[in-house]
Amino acid sequence: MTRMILFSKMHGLGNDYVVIDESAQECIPEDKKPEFVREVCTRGFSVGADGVIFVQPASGEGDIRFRIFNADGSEAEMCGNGIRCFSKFVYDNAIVRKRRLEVETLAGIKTVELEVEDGAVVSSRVDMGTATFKTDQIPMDVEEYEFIDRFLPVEGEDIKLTALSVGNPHAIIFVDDAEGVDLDRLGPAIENHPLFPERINVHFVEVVSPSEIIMVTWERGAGPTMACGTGATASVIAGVKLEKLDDSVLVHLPGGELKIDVYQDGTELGAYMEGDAVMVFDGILLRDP
Ligand SMILES: N[C@@H](CCC[C@H](N)C(=O)O)C(=O)O
Repeated sequence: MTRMILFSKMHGLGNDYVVIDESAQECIPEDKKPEFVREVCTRGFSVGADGVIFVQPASGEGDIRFRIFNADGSEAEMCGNGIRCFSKFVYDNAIVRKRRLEVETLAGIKTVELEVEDGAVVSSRVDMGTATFKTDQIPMDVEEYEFIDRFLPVEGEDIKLTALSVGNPHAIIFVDDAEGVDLDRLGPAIENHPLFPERINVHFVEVVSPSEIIMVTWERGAGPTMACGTGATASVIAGVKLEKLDDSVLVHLPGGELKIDVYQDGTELGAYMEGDAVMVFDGILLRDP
């Protein structure tokens, strides 16, 4: 008998996701998830998306569990735009009706504060936690303890970049003209550089002023996307570390804007991310058993 898989199509600034509720019952067996995700994300032939988000029951530490898979079927630790879509989905569908959600992710618990109007989430603020610049935690195969504003040989060029993890790995390259970068050439070359054993998300960042940046992204496992919330967080934290940015920054992405507020936690830098999430449509995928 044909199975029906209910899903919602959502996006955060054009970074689009298929969201599937597995809070009551598993829809896609664990070992079939990567193949399912690759198929569903293929634009033109299926729903098409940058990735798939699964809503799963909490293990006990948080209110609910967030799983995020990239379009290539790889599982990521965290996703900034995805967690806002997830939180709206969870609240609006009354899976957990709390305005302060403790979300379990592979990058630890993330606290999401929801702004609600007429019973539906209109925007959210996520405590993205603290970043690490330690190369063994990014991870990066180099002897240096940190890789901050250092040159990486890429396709015959030396690219100055800063590597950090905000739960997932990011390479930040400050440039004079972000929109003029040859993203299709440099993005995959840096993503798959042998020094990044788990690959990396790549962001080109132009500083407009200490409180405003323009950012373009090549995502690990998804390629060029309209926005990246963890990338915006990592870019602003890198900019604060390098004393290029203030601690409150508006990030302009191809799909819209995010607000990032950096805080100090002991010796580390953390950040809040604020932005909206949009429900596009609900659908049903039909599958043979
Ligand atoms: N678009 C996301 C990040 C999704 C995961 C990323 N591609 C990775 O593999 O780490 C965001 O908004 O943060």
